[in-house]
Amino acid sequence: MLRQLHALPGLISALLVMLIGLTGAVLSVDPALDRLGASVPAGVSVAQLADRVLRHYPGVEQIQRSPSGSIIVYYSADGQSGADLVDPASGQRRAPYVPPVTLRWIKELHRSLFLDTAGSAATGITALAMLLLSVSGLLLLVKRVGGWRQLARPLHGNRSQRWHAQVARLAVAGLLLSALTGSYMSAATFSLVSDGAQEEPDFPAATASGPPLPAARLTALLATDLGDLRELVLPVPGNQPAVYTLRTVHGDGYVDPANGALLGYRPHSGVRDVYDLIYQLHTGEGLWWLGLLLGLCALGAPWLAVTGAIVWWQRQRAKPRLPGNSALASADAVILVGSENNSTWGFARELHVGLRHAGLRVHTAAMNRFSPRYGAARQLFILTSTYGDGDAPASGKQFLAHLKGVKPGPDASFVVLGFGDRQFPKFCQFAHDVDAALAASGWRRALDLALIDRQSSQDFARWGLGVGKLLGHELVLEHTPAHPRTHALQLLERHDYGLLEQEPTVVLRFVAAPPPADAGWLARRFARRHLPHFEAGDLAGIIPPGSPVPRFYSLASDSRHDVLEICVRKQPGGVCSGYLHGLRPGERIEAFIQPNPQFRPSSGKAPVILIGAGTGIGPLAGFIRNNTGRHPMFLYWGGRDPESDFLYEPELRNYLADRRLTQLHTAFSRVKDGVRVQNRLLEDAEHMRRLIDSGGQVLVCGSRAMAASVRQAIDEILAPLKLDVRTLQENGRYREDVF
Ligand SMILES: Cc1cc2nc3c(=O)[nH]c(=O)nc-3n(C[C@H](O)[C@H](O)[C@H](O)COP(=O)(O)O)c2cc1C
Repeated sequence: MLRQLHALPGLISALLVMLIGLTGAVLSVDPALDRLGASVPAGVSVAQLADRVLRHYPGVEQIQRSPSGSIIVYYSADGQSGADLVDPASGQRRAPYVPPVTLRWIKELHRSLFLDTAGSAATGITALAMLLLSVSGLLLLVKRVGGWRQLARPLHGNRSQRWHAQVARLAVAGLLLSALTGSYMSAATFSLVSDGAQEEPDFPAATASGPPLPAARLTALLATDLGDLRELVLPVPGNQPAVYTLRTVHGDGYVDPANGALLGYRPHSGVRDVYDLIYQLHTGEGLWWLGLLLGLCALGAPWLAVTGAIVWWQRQRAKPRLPGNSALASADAVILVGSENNSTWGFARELHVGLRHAGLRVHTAAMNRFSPRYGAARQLFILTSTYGDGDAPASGKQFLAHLKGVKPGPDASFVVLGFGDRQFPKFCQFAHDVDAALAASGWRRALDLALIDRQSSQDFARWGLGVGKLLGHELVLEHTPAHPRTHALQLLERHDYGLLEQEPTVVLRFVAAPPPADAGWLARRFARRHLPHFEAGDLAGIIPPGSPVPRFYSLASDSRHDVLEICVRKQPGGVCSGYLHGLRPGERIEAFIQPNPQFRPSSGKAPVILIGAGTGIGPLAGFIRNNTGRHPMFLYWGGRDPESDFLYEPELRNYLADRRLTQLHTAFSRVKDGVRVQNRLLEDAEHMRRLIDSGGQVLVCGSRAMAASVRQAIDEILAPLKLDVRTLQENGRYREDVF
C-alpha cells in the first residue's frame, strides 16, 4: 500500500518533479551570489544610509535592500531614470543594477510554467505530490533498513535500488522542507491560506509644519537598523503631504520629513511573519547557505524520478504470469509467496509449473491472502524472502496475523523455503518465523525449512529434488533470475595449483575480448575495449556452455587494472568449474558483474582482519592489493599443502614486504600436525581480541562450513569482551562471502 502510494504519484508527476527540481536548484544559487556581491556593515541606520546615498544621488527616488543585503538605488538624473547597486558604507555606486532576466525567466517557469493560473495550479499540485513522495519515501526507507535507528546503515538491493535509496537518504530532509513550504506558498496563491498581506497603512492627512530636515536627522530613520530595511521611498515632489514611505521586515509606515516622526505605522501580523519565514525557508533569500543546501537536495529530484522509474519497471518485470492457476477449492497444492521486490515470484512460478507438469492442480497467491479457506490446503508451500532487518516482505506482512484464525485440516502439511542473503545478521529470519509459527499452529511439517542464499539457482534445484521425492514425482526446477548484460572476456593467463593434492585450483586472469575477426565494421567500431566497472569482492556471473544457470565467482581484482581475476577450484562433476579449468589463454567466455558492495573493507584506519580458506583467498588478495594506504591488514588463510596449493604465495610475500599486508598467518591441513584456519585464530586469540577491541573489522570468505567454524571461534575469542559475531554483524564489522 505504502509502495503504491509512493510509486503512483511518482510516476504521474515524474516530469514535473524533474522540472521543478532542476529550476529550483538553479534558483537556489541566486541568494548565495547576491550575498557574495553584498557588503553588509553592522550598526548602520537607515538615516545614515539615506544620507550617504543622497550625497551621490541627489535625484534618488527609492532605496531597496534585498534579503541578502544588496542595496539598490532607483534615481532620476537629467530626466532619465536609472538603478544602481550601491555600497552602503559610502553611498557610492558599485555597478549599474541590471535585473537578471534569465533568472526571472527560470523563476516564472518554476512558479507557473508560463501558464498563469493553470501553471500555478500545476506547480502547486507538484509540490503536494513531492510532499507525499517525501513522506512515503522516508517511511519506505525506514522499512528498508529495518527501523529509524538504522537509517545510516549500509544499503542493500540492486544498483538502481541502492542509488535511489542513497540519494533519497541524503536529500529527503531538504525535499521535505521545500515541498512543505512550496505547498503552503501555492495554497496562499490560491487564497486557501492567508499570506498575511495587509492593506497599506493609512496615508497621513497632514504633517508637521516647517522645513524638511535632512534625512540624517529624521528620528524614525535613525531608529531603524539597515538590516531591517526593505524599502525607503523618498518624498515625491508635488505629492501632498510629502512623506517618506518606510517598509521594514517588522511593519510599514510613513516618516514626517519636518520632525522625523513615524506616522500611521502598521506592524506585520503574526500570519505575515509566518508567511515571510516560509518564503525564506523555500527560497533561501537571506539564508544563502540554506538555499544552497536546498538546491543540492532539489538536484536529487530528477535523479530520484529517473531511478524510481527504473526500480518500478524492474519490479513490474519480475512479476511473472502464472499459467493455469487453479481455484483454491480444487487445488492439490497451494503455493504462497512472500516477496518485496518480486524476485521470489520467479521461483514460485517455476515451482508452480513444475508441480503442474507432475499432474497436480496448483493454486499460487501472495501470503497476505492467507485466510481460513486455506486451512483445507493439503500441501502448502511457502516461498518467502526477508526484508528490512529480518522483517516480513510486503506480500507477507499480514500472514502471521492471519495464521491465528486458520485451523489446519487433518491432512494439512507445509513446506517453507526461505530466500535471503547471508550478509544480513538475520538471514531468512521471516522464513524461520513462518516455519515455527505454522508448526506451533498444528500444521504438519512435511520437509525441514530450507534456505536459499542470494537467489542461488543451484540451491533451488537441489530443494526441488527433495520436494520431488516427497511428492513421488521427479521435479526439475531450473530458475535463473534475470541477470545483467554479459561481456565477452578473453583469458590472458592462468596459474595452476593443487595438482599434487589432486585438488586442481586455478587463478584465471581475463581481459576485455577484442571483437571477433569476422565482426562487421560497426561491431568493431563500437566494441567495448575496457572491462565493465567492478571492485574486488564483487561477483562475476559466468554462464557455462549448455546451461542457462550462471555460477558466481568472487573477484580478486578491480577494473582499474583492466584485468578480471578469479580463483576457481575444480569441483567433481562441476559443469562451470570444469569448463573454466579447460580454458587456454586466448579463449573467450561470457560473464556479467554482480556488485557485492556489502563485502568490502570499510574505509578508515581501523585494522582489517581477513579470514579465508582455499579459493576464498581471491577477494581477500584483491583487498590487500588495493591497500595502498598501508592500513593495518591481517590475513588468516587455510590451505591443504604449502607445496601444492599455497595460492598467491609470491604476491603475498611481496605485499608483506611493501607493507600492504601487515601479518600473514597460514594454516595447512594436509601436513604433519595440520591445522585449520579456525585453530590459527584460537591460537592467536589474544591478538585477535585486541584488534577487534580497537575497532577492527572482520571479512570472511570461503566455504559455508569454514565460515561456520570461524564464527564459532570468533565468538569464543570475543566472549571475554562480552561481544559476539552477531553484534559485529549488526554494526557492519563482520562480513561474510560464503559459497
Ligand atoms: C533492503 C533489503 C533488506 C533485506 N534484509 C534481509 C534480511 O534481513 N535477511 C535476509 O536474509 N535477507 C535480506 N534481504 C535479502 C532478500 O531477502 C533477498 O534478496 C531476496 O531474494 C529478495 O526477494 P524478493 O525480491 O522476492 O523480495 C534484504 C534485501 C534488501 C534489498
